[in-house]
Amino acid sequence: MSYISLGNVTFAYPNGFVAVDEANININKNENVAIIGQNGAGKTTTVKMFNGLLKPTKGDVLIGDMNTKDYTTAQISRKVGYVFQNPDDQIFHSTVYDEVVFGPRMMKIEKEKLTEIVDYALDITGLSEVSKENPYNLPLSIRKFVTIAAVIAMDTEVMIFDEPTAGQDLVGNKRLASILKELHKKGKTVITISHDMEFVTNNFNRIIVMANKKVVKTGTPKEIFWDFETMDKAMLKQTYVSQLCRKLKIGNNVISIEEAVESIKEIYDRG
Ligand SMILES: Nc1ncnc2c1ncn2[C@@H]1O[C@H](COP(=O)(O)OP(=O)(O)OP(=O)(O)O)[C@@H](O)[C@H]1O
Repeated sequence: MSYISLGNVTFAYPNGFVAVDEANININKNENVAIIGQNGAGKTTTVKMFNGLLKPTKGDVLIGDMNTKDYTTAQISRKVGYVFQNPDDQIFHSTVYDEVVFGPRMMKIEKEKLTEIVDYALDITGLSEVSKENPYNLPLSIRKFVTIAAVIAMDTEVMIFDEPTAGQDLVGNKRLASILKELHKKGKTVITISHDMEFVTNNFNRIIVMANKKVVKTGTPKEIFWDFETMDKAMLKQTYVSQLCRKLKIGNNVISIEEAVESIKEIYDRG
């Protein structure tokens, strides 16, 4: 049975605007899942329902045996950590260290374990050297890692990263990729929203596509990025390598450079 499930979930904001309409999502424990879709598709609204920041207007959101309707946001956030899209909505301490240690302190984690987990969170996010800095003296791309470290330090079973790739350079994306791998190894369930299709293709085996308030497809990168009906519906673009292979009519279903090279070699070898 899936660990996280949304069953026919609808969410309307207080002004009556329906942002998520009859969505169904199932995510297993220790899965590493990406959610993609155009601006306004309902991705952030959906993940905010995973950690109880928003409660469904209709339908149920289940995290393990917890129905989010029956628990406070504080209770759910001990299971599901959420990294905000904009780090400045989350950061409120004057040093990186204080920001990262705040969550585990609130959770009354004993001192030895607290030190260990905070050091670990600072280390994998590359922040150990800047732990005494004021986050607002650091660039936005690094502030994003501060908020990621703060959630990692809470050691929740589920972690949600809302657009961590936005504004990151290659180094930032590489770090994110290694954080995702590391969390997966530790048995965490991680859900990441991203607009970076290259990053999504390279780092996730399962992708949830949202379009116009609904989940329109769930599948592997190959199943998603070569399904033109879904891509059109969600107004998404294939990665450059897939676009090139499609235009050249070589290697249908190609999603990586390695596969593209293989397809081209085969054509050469055939003469
Ligand atoms: N507090 C709110 N009140 C009313 N409507 C809202 C509120 N917050 C978001 N919306 C609307 O709900 C819709 C879905 O927003 P949401 O942020 O979930 O989309 P998204 O897929 O995450 O988009 P993006 O990629 O731009 O972050 C949008 O049309 C947005 O304007």
